[in-house]
Order: sequence, then C-alpha cells, then structure tokens
Amino acid sequence: MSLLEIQGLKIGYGRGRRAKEVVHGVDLAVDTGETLGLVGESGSGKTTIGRAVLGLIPPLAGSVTVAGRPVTGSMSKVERRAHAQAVQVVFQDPYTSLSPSLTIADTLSEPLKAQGVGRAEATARVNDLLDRVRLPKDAGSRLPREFSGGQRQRVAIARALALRPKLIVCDEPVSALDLTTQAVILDLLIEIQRETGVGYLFITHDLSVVRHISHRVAVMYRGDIVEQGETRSVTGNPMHDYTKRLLLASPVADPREQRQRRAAWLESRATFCGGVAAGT
Ligand SMILES: Nc1ncnc2c1ncn2[C@@H]1O[C@H](COP(=O)(O)OP(=O)(O)OP(=O)(O)O)[C@@H](O)[C@H]1O
Repeated sequence: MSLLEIQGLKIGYGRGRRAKEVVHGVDLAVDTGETLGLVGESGSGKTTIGRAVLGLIPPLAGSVTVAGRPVTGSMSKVERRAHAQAVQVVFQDPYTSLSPSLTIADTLSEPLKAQGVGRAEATARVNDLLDRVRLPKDAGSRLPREFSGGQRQRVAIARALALRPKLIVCDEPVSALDLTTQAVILDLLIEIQRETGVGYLFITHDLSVVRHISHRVAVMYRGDIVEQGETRSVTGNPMHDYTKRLLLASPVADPREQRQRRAAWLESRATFCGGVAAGT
C-alpha cells in the first residue's frame, strides 16, 4: 500500500442548490520517498485535493488514506493528532504563513510542545531543525520579519518537519520566490527527502518546478486528472492536449525556443476547447 492513497475522490463546496462539485473522482498515490507533482491551472482543484489530504474538507465520495489510516471528517481527537503528526503542509506565502510575533525557536517548538515533547528535547530538536534547513543557530531568537522570503520558507519547511511527518503537502511552496531562490529551496526539499524518506504531494502550476523535483506528475484540468505518469515521460511525450498546452506555456532558458513555444501556445489557445480554457 502507498503512503498516500486517494481513490475516487469527489469534493464539492456549498450546500443545496449552491452545491458545486469541483473534484470529480480522482485517483492518486504517493510512495515513501517519492514526490508526486500535482499540476494544473488556477481553479483546477489542486489545493482542494491538498486540503482533503490534510483532513480539512470531508469528501463527497471516495477515500483518502495516509500510512494506511483513513482520513475522514469524523476522526476522533486521537486520530486527528496522529494525522497531524503524519501529514504536514508548506504553504505558498512565506510572509503570511509564520506568526509575526513568535521567534523562530517558538514557531518550531510549538508543534513539538503540542505533542507533549519536553522542553530540553524540544530545544535540541529546534537546533537540529535549523541545521537541517541550513539556518544558523542564532536564527532561533529572531523574528520572521528579520528574514528574507527564501529564509522564511526554510523556517516553514523546518516547522513542517518538526513532527517528523511521513508526508508533506507542498502547496506552491516556491511560487512567491525569485528563480534562484526557487532552485535553492527545491534542492533543499530534495535533500531532506533523501535524508528522511518523506513523501511530497507537490502542488504547482509551474511545469519547470515539476521537472526539477517530481518523480511522477499528475495533470489536473477542471477537477479531473487528465494524465499521470513518470515526469520524464509526461513532459517529454505528453498524451493529452491540455498537458501539451501546459508544456507550451512553461518557460525555457533558450530565447529562440521560448519564442517558438509562445507562438505555438497562442495558436493552441485559439483551438483548445474552442478557446474557452479557464485562466489563460
Ligand atoms: N472555500 C471555497 N468555497 C467555494 N468554492 C471554492 C472554495 N475553495 C475553492 N473553491 C472553488 O473550487 C475550485 C478549485 O479551487 P482550488 O483552489 O482547489 O484550485 P487550484 O487548482 O488550487 O487553484 P490555484 O492554483 O489558483 O490555487 C475553484 O473553482 C474554486 O473557485
């Protein structure tokens, strides 16, 4: 059994006549030590799936299991606690995801204390976490505002690692960073995965990020997975028209190839689904 298993997952928002299904029966899996890139345009349902994995939205149908334990809306307190230990999250915005009034050490020790870890062990683990994300030890006594976006994202990663989770939902964790910092943070996540065996459900709209970090990729379009497989094969030989469009929209270093892609993308925009694809 995979670390994360999602089967026939349907999710909707609203009630009664306002009810709207936005995820239409999705199957996904992530193994220990693996990164699955969940890619698709804005509004396709990626974050909604991430929230279901975190146990924040009950599904309309289907199932989510993490390390063999079902994630449901009716988990007991003990089950929720075990789930919070097994699955953590890193969000997109390093400027709003950290409490501005807590020192970095307090930010990192908070989840440890909530799980009953004693003060001395918490201090040792905070130092270890700072080391793991390559922040200096004296970072612990400082506040988030004293750090750059990339450094704050290191803190957010350290906080996610504090409880030694099996799985981390990474929801656009590098989208707010400049390109160089993006690459550094992605390399850090890869290194942490090699050291700890953590699995990542890596949500992004950016295929170049997926290429960098994901072993496999699942492409979402309007609430459905339209294609999934090994990253190399999906990005090298896409089968679905929507994946082809995403690839054309993904930036490349060579300016000439970039111009050709832009022209092809504009052409595909006119023809794909009669030009009505959302968010383009
Ligand atoms: N709390 C909510 N209430 C009602 N509808 C919602 C809610 N959250 C999301 N939606 C809708 O669900 C659909 C999927 O949204 P979701 O945020 O999962 O997409 P996404 O692929 O993560 O997009 P983005 O990349 O912009 O975050 C969208 O149509 C969105 O408007």
